[in-house]
Amino acid sequence: MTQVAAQTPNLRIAIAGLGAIGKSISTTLAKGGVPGVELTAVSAKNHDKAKEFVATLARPVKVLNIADLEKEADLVIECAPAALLPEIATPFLKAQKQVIVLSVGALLFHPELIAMAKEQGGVIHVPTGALIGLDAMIAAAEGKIHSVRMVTRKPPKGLAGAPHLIEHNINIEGLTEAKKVFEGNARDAAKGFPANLNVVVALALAGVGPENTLLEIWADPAVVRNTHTIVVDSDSAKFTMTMENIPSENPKTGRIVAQSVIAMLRKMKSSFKVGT
Ligand SMILES: NC(=O)C1=CN([C@@H]2O[C@H](COP(=O)(O)OP(=O)(O)OC[C@H]3O[C@@H](n4cnc5c(N)ncnc54)[C@H](O)[C@@H]3O)[C@@H](O)[C@H]2O)C=CC1
Ligand SMILES: O=C([O-])CC(=O)C(=O)O
Repeated sequence: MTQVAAQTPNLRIAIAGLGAIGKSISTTLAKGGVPGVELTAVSAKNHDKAKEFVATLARPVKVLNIADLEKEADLVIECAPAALLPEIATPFLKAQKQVIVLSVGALLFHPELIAMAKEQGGVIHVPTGALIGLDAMIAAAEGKIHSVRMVTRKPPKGLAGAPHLIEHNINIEGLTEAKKVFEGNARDAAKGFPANLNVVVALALAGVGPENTLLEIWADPAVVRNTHTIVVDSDSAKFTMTMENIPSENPKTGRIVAQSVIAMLRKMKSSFKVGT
């Protein structure tokens, strides 16, 4: 059921990063896809290419440097390479505004952003993104969680170039059967796979934290979708969830990620909210 828009002033949105996620969200917002939400500005690495893209949108928006986005918006959606998170989020948090973070792994290495939001009155939102069940995780976290385990299977091209593979000399080209390329906790996964495993960090932040959220990653030539299975045991419920994500134009990123952000914005503006 569609959530109902509340009568409040328009929420002005800036988007930082025009890749698979940023372009998809921009297209939906520019055509008025979320009532009460207005796209005002975008930032991109290549401004000429960004202007060409913006010309295809239903409504014109400004193409600006990251530092100039804050003047134009109440909320910035970070959908850029992880290293840019502090540069994108800081001006908005200092101005007591809001940030939606997609490069969730980077939050583990920049706890000062979470402290800044708390001290200065801004808000950081982590959408469910390419994952499933964050509502159940945060509800279970109100009680005692005994264990959280996740197994991720991606087609090899969805993992290619990850620092962990390069550092450990792990070759995933030409695989004929599934190969386990990582076993460890969410913090180490965020370091070793900064562009591939934001989801396990979101799961960790919703539940038992990055040290206690355990993960296996498999490069699997037999899968065409990014597949995440999560097994949780807690004093309120035991649950097992599997998500099979269809990749977007970026093979590392599921199509559902942009839709998750749109759903989050719709919920923010709604007078009828479903889900935790
Ligand atoms: N939370 C989640 O569930 C998920 C998060 N992600 C993360 O979201 C982020 C974006 O993902 P995608 O759109 O798939 O990546 P992408 O690689 O398709 O897009 C990133 C864009 O940022 C641009 N960029 C680079 N330097 C820039 C700069 N200085 N200023 C502005 N833009 C710049 C790049 O040119 C590129 O167009 C990544 O960090 C990715 O790991 C991806 C999938 C799921
Ligand atoms: O799309 C996915 O399956 C997950 C992903 O890339 C990420 O967590 O960064």
